[in-house]
Amino acid sequence: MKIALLGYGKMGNVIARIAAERGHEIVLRKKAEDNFDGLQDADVAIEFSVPTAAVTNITECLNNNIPVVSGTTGWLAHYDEVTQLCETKKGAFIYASNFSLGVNIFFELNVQLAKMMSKLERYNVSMEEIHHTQKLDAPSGTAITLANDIIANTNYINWAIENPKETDIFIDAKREENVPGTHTVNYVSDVDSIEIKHTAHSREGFALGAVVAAEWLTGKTGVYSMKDVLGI
Ligand SMILES: NC(=O)C1=CN([C@@H]2O[C@H](COP(=O)(O)OP(=O)(O)OC[C@H]3O[C@@H](n4cnc5c(N)ncnc54)[C@H](O)[C@@H]3O)[C@@H](O)[C@H]2O)C=CC1
Ligand SMILES: O=C(O)C1=N[C@H](C(=O)O)C[C@H](O)C1
Repeated sequence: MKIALLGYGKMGNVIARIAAERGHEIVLRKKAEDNFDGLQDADVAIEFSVPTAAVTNITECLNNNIPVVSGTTGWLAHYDEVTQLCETKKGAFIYASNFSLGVNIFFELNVQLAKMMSKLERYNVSMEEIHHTQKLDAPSGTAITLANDIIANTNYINWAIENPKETDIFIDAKREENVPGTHTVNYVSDVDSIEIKHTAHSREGFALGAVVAAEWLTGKTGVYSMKDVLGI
């Protein structure tokens, strides 16, 4: 496949290497200052840029009939308009807050745990996410997915990164040097705690998942998720 990379930073570099190892050709490596020359030659685009650029990048792909996989976080206020454009243009689009297989299993575990814990009033849930200090958004997209899945299955109403109300899930967003991404969901009662945790050891898992998603998306139309890609 010919792949356009929209965003060529920490993730773009790892994706380029894994895509090459899987026999793909990179036809565009777009950074902030670059234009979209080369996008027309691509079979699929993989978009890992910055929150303020994601919607423009995805829109450019959909308007040019290029299937697009986006992993950029922090732009989801515009998700509905992007998926609407995808439907209108009969395009192909996948967004995931986290493309790694391990985290997608962790998402399923989180839903099952939330369903069980919803019946037990003596437990309070909170979350912690730790990422490298260059990260622009907080909380992480992954933490938001985890929180929304808990909210959908319990009496919690919202999430908050400071001054949580009783009906909010508190997310402690920490920034430490060189941490690829660690997420913990913690249920605490007076007598015990139950904790589930995912630790990324590198960016390889995110990047491989994005390339697999791009391979899967090519030739399809519609809006999909990693659940579709992984069949879980
Ligand atoms: N969904 C997932 O599995 C994962 C998502 N991410 C997300 O991916 C995004 C990128 O992460 P990193 O690569 O670590 O960031 P980074 O800061 O290392 O790279 C971002 C790149 O985007 C480029 N960029 C800025 N404006 C652009 C524009 N208008 N068009 C194209 N490129 C532009 C920058 O020049 C830079 O090369 C973040 O939002 C992060 O949260 C990161 C890891 C995994
Ligand atoms: O910015 C990152 O690095 C990461 N971002 C994603 C997120 O916001 O959840 C996924 C991963 O945790 C790494």
